[in-house]
Amino acid sequence: MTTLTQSTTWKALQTHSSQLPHMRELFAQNPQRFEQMSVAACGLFLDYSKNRVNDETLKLLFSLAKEAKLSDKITAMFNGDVINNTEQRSVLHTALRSKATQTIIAEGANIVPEVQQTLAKMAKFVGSVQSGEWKGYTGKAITDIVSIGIGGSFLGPKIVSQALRPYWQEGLNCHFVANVDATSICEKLKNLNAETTLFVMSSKSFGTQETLTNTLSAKDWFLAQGASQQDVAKHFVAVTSNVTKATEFGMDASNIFPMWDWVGGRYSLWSAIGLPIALLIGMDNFNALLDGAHQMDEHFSDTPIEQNMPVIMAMLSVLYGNFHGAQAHVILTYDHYLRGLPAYFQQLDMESNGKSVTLDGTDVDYSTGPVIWGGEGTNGQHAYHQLLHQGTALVPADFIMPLQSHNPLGEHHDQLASNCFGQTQALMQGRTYDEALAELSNSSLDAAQIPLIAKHKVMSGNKPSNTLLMDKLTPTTLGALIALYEHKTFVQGAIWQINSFDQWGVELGKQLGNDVLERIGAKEEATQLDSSSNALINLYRQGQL
Ligand SMILES: O=P(O)(O)OC[C@H]1O[C@](O)(CO)[C@@H](O)[C@@H]1O
Repeated sequence: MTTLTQSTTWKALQTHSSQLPHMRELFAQNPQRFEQMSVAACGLFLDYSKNRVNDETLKLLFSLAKEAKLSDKITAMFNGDVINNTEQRSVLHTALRSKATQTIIAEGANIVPEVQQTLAKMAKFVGSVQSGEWKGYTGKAITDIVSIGIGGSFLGPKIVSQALRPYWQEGLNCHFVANVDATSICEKLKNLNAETTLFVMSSKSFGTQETLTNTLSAKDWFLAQGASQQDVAKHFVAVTSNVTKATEFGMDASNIFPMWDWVGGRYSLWSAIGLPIALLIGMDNFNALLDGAHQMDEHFSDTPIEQNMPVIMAMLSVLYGNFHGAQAHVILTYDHYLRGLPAYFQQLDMESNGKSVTLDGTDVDYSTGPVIWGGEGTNGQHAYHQLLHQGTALVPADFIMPLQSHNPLGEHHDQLASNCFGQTQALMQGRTYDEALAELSNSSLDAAQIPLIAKHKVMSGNKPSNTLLMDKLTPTTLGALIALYEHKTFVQGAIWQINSFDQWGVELGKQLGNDVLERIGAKEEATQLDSSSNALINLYRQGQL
């Protein structure tokens, strides 16, 4: 048993959460519920009133946070303490969006100057590509960027670029290649012109198989289009913390943008890994993105936990995962530009908090990170929302919506908003048997059928949701939104006493993948592994069934 599950507060939460009335009743009891359970920060507004909480629940959740010494842990992260204990690293993505005047020490040195130098290098490069001053090997300006990277070196740039489409420079386009499946790169290259294409290779380690293979194929394609080896420097740049390996690979030293060990891959879009974003939206907008995240950093580090947006969201997730048996959490973005955000938050949360031992190696005896999934509204309403309303699994939901659309058109946004709010209402209140009967009593249904159909129309309700609003989706509000979820993830990890910043499970996949690759290329049949793995490798070697 861990001390966490033995604590008085934990046990009190177990008892208390099973006794709380239905949310319908909670709303009826307290007309001030919305005012009391909503908070604004950094251009974001969170309504968390549609959750299974009352004052007592919140008090207990905040006590749990205090007992976990959350404030000290937040300070330790911002101060650059080595909180990633299995990799002996500081966790300082917050330094990437700090102010130039700040001093942040990692491994004995102030890292802010090198962050600023890299931003300046990015600004110079972005300016020259956007202005057309940077020329390809035949003297033409760049029109297309191909970003090659995977995991954190892919999803952040892709999702943020997609979200900030209204801010793209005219005449520039970006294509993302992550998967080692040749189809991905072949399909992307089909319509591109080597003379006007710039490849940005992003790999923190400069050792990731998929990214190296895709970069080599991109280079082969580039040379096959008529370019020569000396033209490569005009068309290939790299972002990495392993400058030596990048130079050995053949990258021109002046085309390498550095990043650092103290930035985790899934927290790295704020570093030069964000170069494809900056190339599309320009450096002013990229700086606005950083500024939005910085505002959220300040809110997170300076606000009492009771009004602290990331802490509130994290503690609500702890409530459902540890005291209501929820194993999943859904992110529903009511904005087409934010359609990729669930996948981004999925990587952020699941790679961070998919852990089973505490920092000191003790097996946990409680649930840690849930399955994160989601999609864009209203599309999901015509698909998986059915399970949210009437399924047996409890899936807390986050609804995210800007109040203003970038594309105001007729009644579209009113309809979008009414669907968003209507869903949160339906999840919360549900529909009783009597209400279903009453609705059906005026229908043309056979009277004998009505009780059966009414039974099928019952929705228990009491399904929790948060609603997150912003005026408009801008670089600043997006920066704040992403930082909000980063900090939410951190807080959950702090409560569960796990390391949210390593990913040994993913590393095992890489290791075994390399081992299998050797066996595929070997002269002899595979015989050393389990019978399934041997047979699959041998079948693959045959090339047909
Ligand atoms: O940037 P790199 O070193 O190529 O790694 C890519 C990704 O691989 C991972 O280690 C696991 O997929 C991520 O954490 C990282 O973002």
